[in-house]
Amino acid sequence: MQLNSQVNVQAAQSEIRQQGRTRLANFLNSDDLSALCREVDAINQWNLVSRLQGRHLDLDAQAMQGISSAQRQEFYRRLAEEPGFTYLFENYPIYDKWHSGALKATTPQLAKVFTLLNSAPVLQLMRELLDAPDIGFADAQLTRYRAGHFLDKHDDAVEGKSRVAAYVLSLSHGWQPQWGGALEFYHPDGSVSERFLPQLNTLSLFAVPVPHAVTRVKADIQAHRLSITGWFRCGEDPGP
Ligand SMILES: O=C(O)CCC(=O)C(=O)O
Ligand SMILES: [Fe+2]
Repeated sequence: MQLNSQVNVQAAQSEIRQQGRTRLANFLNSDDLSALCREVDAINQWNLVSRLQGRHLDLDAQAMQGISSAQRQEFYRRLAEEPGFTYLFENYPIYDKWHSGALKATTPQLAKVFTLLNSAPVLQLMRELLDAPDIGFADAQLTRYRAGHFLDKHDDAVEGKSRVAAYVLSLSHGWQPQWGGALEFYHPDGSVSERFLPQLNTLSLFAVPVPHAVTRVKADIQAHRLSITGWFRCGEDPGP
């Protein structure tokens, strides 16, 4: 798998310098993208991740489908009442599976993307774009936002993770603005400065720390907001 885009490094670099973010269209070539999307569509083991009482929750998405409606209502009630930062979406942990040796056998296209993100050409491109010669590796997860899913405002800064920039490679076809699921950025006064809508095969890139959120996917939307997302990080990969 190879980088497709004839990225205009100068243009992307000046956008990053001025606004702290940019988007690289046509990131993968179309054959690789098709194979990847087919593989992702067939994945049936997802985690449902959330945060309640200030603690991260990693649930089995399929098991959660099977809970009673009373239990579901209780879960949503507690989520709505969570006072601080929270989220609800599904993920497939690419980085963890890579490190446990399971990624290539179960999802070879994801293993190829992970390898591409950690290849010399991509890491070199990111070092240039972000003026960050210390970038050493990328981590990654596949995320799936379905109706009702969201990610509250946060800035991605986590002590010890050495995150230079976040990336989001969209795998959603024909996403509509009215469906929600926008990646939002903010002015210092809290008003929305920009919304990135999911755009198939576009890699959104933004500096850490910068406040952002994923708006709630509207109820009754059948489409899935699918992305490969993670961070370009400094130093050597310490593993999960
Ligand atoms: O999916 C996105 O657009 C952003 C995800 C994000 O901000 C995160 O996972 O920290
Ligand atoms: Fe984030």
